[in-house]
Amino acid sequence: MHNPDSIISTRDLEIGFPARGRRRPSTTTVARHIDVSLHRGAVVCLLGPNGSGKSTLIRTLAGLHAPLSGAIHLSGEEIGRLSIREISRELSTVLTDRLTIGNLSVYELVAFGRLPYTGWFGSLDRKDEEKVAWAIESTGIESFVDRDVLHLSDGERQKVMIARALAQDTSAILLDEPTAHLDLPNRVAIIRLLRRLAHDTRKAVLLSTHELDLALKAADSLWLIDRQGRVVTGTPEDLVLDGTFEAVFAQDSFDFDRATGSFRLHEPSKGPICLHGAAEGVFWTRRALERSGYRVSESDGTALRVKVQPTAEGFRWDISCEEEHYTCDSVRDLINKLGKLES
Ligand SMILES: Nc1ncnc2c1ncn2[C@@H]1O[C@H](COP(=O)(O)OP(=O)(O)OP(=O)(O)O)[C@@H](O)[C@H]1O
Repeated sequence: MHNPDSIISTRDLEIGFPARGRRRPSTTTVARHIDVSLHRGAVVCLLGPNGSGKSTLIRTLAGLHAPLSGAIHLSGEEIGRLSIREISRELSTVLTDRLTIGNLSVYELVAFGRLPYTGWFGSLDRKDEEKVAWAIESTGIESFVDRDVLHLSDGERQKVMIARALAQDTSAILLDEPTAHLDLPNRVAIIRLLRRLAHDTRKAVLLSTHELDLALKAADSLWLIDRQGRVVTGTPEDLVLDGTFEAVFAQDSFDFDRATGSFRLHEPSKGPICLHGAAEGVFWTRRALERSGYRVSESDGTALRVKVQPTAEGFRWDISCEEEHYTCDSVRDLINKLGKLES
């Protein structure tokens, strides 16, 4: 039975590249046994290490790349039975391919999003123009709509391609690394926009990204592809708490800290230090201590303790080391003092 909330679903899907003569003498399987479902109103982030198959999966789900085996259904219909026009009314894509056509304005490119409704020779009616105007405004690209698409920065081009997909007004939007070239404010704006679209207009959004932190915060659900080509799905918090998230990205000397939801950059070689006190001050002090090589804990059984205390001017750091006590008035001062105590 087809679930009306499911826009794209797969059954025992195998993705990859078939054998092709002498250049590729045997079939390359990228991932197999994929059973996933993309639902209306949800933002799903597709994550996995480099080369794990994110782009291949997105292209396969979009009908741009043939599956090796298994089935893909788009709104209940087997995708292979649908025409390109039928697919493009249900599903829009933002891929990483570079633009090669010139002599085309940003406005014209965004208006291409209306092709599934107008055809190549049709003109935009009022509804089409409204959709294009809305897509341009939502992505904040009004200031360069007349520019040639070949004269855009990477970040501008990325927003234009997202605008084109929005103008297409489909039930599902699949985006391959849509935030790769965007600065932080633009990244946040695009993610907020995609979340708003999913939740207000019940669209389904699937985006691949390498920004694990952003995905953990923004996704209703994650699809994780590991190095062995297995796909695991779930809510971000469940996948973190049961260790799956960490296992997919684990590499030597690179581990995930469940307490902070981020990857540790630094190998601790000093400490431990018990850090406690005002939450905001503790958060930033912990970063500085870890960067300086300390193992930081919240448990009491350590000889060295640092308490972060709020003051009228900001914060103060009280160090207790066995019977001795010191006070520091900045993080830099604290790190210097700890260095002297260590030596
Ligand atoms: N045309 C091709 N023929 C054979 N193998 C390919 C082809 N294109 C990609 N691959 C391989 O398929 C695997 C998956 O590639 P894909 O680009 O889907 O990974 P990805 O997760 O998107 O990677 P990244 O995070 O680096 O962008 C890689 O090992 C890649 O080398």
